[in-house]
Amino acid sequence: MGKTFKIVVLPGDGIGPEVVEQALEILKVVSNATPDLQLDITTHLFGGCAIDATGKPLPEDTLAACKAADAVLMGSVGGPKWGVGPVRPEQGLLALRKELGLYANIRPASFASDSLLSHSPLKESVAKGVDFIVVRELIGGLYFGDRKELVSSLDSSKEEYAPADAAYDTMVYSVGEVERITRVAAQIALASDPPLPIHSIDKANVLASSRLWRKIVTATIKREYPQLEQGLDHQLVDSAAMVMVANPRKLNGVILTENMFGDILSDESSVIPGSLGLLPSASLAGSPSKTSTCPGLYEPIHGSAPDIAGQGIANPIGTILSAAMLLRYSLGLEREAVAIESAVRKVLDSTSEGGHGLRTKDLGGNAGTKEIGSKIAEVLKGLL
Ligand SMILES: NC(=O)C1=CN([C@@H]2O[C@H](COP(=O)(O)OP(=O)(O)OC[C@H]3O[C@@H](n4cnc5c(N)ncnc54)[C@H](O)[C@@H]3O)[C@@H](O)[C@H]2O)C=CC1
Ligand SMILES: CC(C)CC(=O)C(=O)O
Ligand SMILES: [Mg+2]
Repeated sequence: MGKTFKIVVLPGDGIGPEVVEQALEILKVVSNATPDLQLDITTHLFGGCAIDATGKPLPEDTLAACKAADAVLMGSVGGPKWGVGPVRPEQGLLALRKELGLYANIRPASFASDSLLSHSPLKESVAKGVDFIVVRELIGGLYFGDRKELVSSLDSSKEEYAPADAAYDTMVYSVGEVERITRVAAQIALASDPPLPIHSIDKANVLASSRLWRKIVTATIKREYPQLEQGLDHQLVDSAAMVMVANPRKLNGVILTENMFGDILSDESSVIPGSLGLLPSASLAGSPSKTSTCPGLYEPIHGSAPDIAGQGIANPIGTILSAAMLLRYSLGLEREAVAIESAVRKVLDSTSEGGHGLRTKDLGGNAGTKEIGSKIAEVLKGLL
C-alpha cells in the first residue's frame, strides 16, 4: 500500500485557476507514473471568490482543510473587483500564511533555462550565470505590524478625506523571528558544496528593525554556522535593488531579507529571466531538507494578473515549478521534482518552434496556457 498525500488546491482569482489547472495536469502525470503514490486532491474557496461566496477571504472550512493537508497549492488572489476595501482577498493570504506558521518563503530566481537569455530585458552579458535564491521572512515585519487608518470616515475605500486624516503601519521584528529565518538561509547555503554566500539585505542606515536584523543575522551565523561567516555580507536594500539589475551575478547565492523587501526584490528578480510568470515559491514552517519533509504552501510569485485574466495566455510555468517544489519539500519526491524542472527546460529550449521553444506571450511567443501545460506534461511522461 502506497502513501496517500492530502493536497489542498486554492485556485483563487484572475489567472489563478488557469495556471493551477496546468500544474494539476502535471501532478496527475506524476501520480499516474509513480506506483503507490496517491494524491487526495480537494479544491477550496479562497480569496476574492471566497468573499463573493461567503463574505470572507479565508472561510473556516478552507483553513481547516489547509491545516490538515500535507501541502497546499495556490494560484493567486485579488483583483480590481475587491479593490482596497475593508474586506480584501489579500487579507486571506496573509491570514493563511500566519495560521500555518509559514515563516520561510523560498523563491529561487535562477534561470529556468539559458535559452531565455535572448528574451531578457537585460543584456545577455549581464543576465547570464545569475543564480540566487531569495529567502524571505513571511509572517513578520510591515505586513503584520500594528496598522491603522486614522480617517474620519473610518474606511480607506471611501473617496472623501479630511486634511487631518492619516494612516500608519509598523515594522516589528523579534530576535527569535530573525534567528529562525537566518537558520533557513544558512541551511540552504550549506546544502551546496561549497556553501553559498549569504547576502542579508536591510535598511539599517534608517530603520531600527533593520539594525536588529543585521545584529541577529551576524550573531546567529557566527554562533551556529561559523563556516558561513566569511561568505556573509550585509547590503542596503536600495543599492541592492540597483545591483540586481545592473550586475545581478554579484548577488549569486542566498539573499536573506525581511517580508516586504523580499516581496519587492523577488518581483524585481523576475526581470532577469524575463517574466514574472516563470518564478515559483515555497512557504514553509521550517528549513527545507533532503532528509525530511514538512507541510507547505506553494504558489507562483505573481499575482492574479487581472489585465490578462480569462484570455488563456497566462504563463503557467511559475505554478508548475511551484508544484515541483511541493513534490520536493512536502512529499519527498526529489526525482519527480527534478523531472518536472527538466521538462520545463526542454520545452523552453526546444528548437522545433522555429528557433526557440514554445512560449507564452510574456516570453515573446504565442502559445496559450493550456498548450504550454500540455507540452510540459507530454515531455514529463517521457522522463518519468
Ligand atoms: N500571492 C498572491 O496571490 C498575490 C496577489 N497579488 C494581487 O494580484 C492583483 C494584481 O496585482 P499586480 O500588481 O497587477 O501584479 P501581478 O503579478 O498580478 O501582475 C503584474 C504584471 O505581470 C503580468 N503577469 C503576472 N503573472 C503572469 C503570468 N503568469 N503570465 C504572464 N504575465 C503575468 C501581469 O499580466 C501584469 O502585467 C492585486 O490584487 C494584488 O494584490 C499580487 C501579488 C501576489
Ligand atoms: C499579495 C500580498 C499579500 C503579498 C505578495 O505580493 C506576495 O507574497 O508576493
Ligand atoms: Mg508579491
